[in-house]
Amino acid sequence: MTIEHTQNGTLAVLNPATGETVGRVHDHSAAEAAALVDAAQAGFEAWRATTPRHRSEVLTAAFLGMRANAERLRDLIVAENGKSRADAAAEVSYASEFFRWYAEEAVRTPGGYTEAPSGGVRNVVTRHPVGVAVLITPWNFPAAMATRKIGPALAAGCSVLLKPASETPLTASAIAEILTEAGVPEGVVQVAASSSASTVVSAWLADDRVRKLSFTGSTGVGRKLLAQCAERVVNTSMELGGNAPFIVTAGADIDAAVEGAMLAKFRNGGQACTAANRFYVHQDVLGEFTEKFGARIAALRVGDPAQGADIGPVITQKAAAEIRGLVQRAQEQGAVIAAQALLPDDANPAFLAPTLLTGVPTDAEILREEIFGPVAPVVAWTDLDAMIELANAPEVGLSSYVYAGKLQTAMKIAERLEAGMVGVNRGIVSDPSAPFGGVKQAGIGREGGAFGMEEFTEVQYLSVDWS
Ligand SMILES: NC(=O)C1=CN([C@@H]2O[C@H](COP(=O)(O)OP(=O)(O)OC[C@H]3O[C@@H](n4cnc5c(N)ncnc54)[C@H](OP(=O)(O)O)[C@@H]3O)[C@@H](O)[C@H]2O)C=CC1
Ligand SMILES: O=C(O)CCCC(=O)O
Repeated sequence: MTIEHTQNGTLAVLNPATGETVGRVHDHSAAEAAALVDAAQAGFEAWRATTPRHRSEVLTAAFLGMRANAERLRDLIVAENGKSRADAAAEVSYASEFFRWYAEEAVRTPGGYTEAPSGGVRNVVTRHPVGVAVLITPWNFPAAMATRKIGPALAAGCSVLLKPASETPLTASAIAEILTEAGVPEGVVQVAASSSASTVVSAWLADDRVRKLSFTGSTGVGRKLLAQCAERVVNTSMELGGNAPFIVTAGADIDAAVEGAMLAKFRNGGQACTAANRFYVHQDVLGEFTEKFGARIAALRVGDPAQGADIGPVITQKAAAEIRGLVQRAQEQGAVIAAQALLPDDANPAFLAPTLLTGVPTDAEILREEIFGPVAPVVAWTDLDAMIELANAPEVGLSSYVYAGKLQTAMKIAERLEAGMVGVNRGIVSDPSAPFGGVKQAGIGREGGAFGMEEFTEVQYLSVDWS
């Protein structure tokens, strides 16, 4: 996206709840971005030469630095993203845990030593840092998406060039400062915000010394970047769009399912790729589920998150208008607003009332699109196979959620879902120790857990003569 709020080489960062400017960052040109690769390459050579134990200790110091700065980071996220204070605090905790996890992984790089079947050769398998890595992060988790990439990259011995979303560059800069204080040398972590993402990223991807791209964002931009990376066969990790089904069976504990639905739908005001996007509820429990879910939705307090609201604005007025359009067209197709929270009188157009839609036809546009906002469309089901076919219909398969009375029933459904992650009787799947990622057009590769660090390494094997 090309941003209009630029001035004298700076980019204004706006608070979506108030419209106020909360800060300014340098607006990088292509030439400035290209010049950063020199420092990134020098940083890489110095950083890869450090011991795993040293990298682990620096990441531990960064984890402690994140903790020490937790309130400052929380307030920064609230100001530039507009999520609730509770969500922002949870994000800071989630984000810092990536540094702790990868401090622990840094000293556990896997390898192998095997005898070739012929007997005359030993295969020695080692892993090495991939090199200078470009990281592109979205605005919806400005801290966690940065640390989920920086943590494993640094643990592996890579240097990074981070392009944060233009809406939320302040949190990324604050994290870079914490890393510097923790002992990360110059050139190893560099952040470049820009009013033209493609200009900066193209300058980096054109440089032979850049060996890796790790991207989180929309599937459309992911596709373009994959095409660009094909030019030089750059190693890529892609975390793209989601369209998560949330399935409730007839035997489910409905109170637990409603609790999970609130988390899966309203964490971050629905602005998460993992957000429940479509609720498939068995006809036998539809009434109880919608009544209880509707009551919880109607009770949400919408307003300025800095004043303690549960739900803030969505990221921009444009995003809000698109979501309003989806709701309106769903109503034209027969959906009904079954419950809705109140909007404050002075709400700017970026605020949306959390809404429960029932009677949504199975072919409605709102079920095909990633809503990315506080709207919950519910579809009733009776036939399991038909419901699973609907659940698997989108071209993306990131997260899914299943609530069933018997764990075995839930797991049997989960195994049939085309999704990289399934919450089984849980409304959240995100965990720094677990592999986060999707199937089909939801992405390539995994972040988090041991998998996350592998993405920043290359395998080398030594074929050793043993005769
Ligand atoms: N899977 C996920 O986690 C996310 C999914 N989305 C989905 O995408 C929709 C649109 O959100 P949006 O923020 O526009 O997501 P984008 O995919 O456009 O942006 C994500 C990141 O990519 C950058 N970017 C955008 N275009 C390019 C490009 N051509 N080359 C290199 N980098 C680029 C952005 O920079 P800049 O901000 O400067 O444009 C940002 O840092 C959302 O409504 C949602 O449906 C959005 C965010 C996260
Ligand atoms: O929505 C996203 O951008 C992915 C992050 C969500 C999470 O880690 O829970």
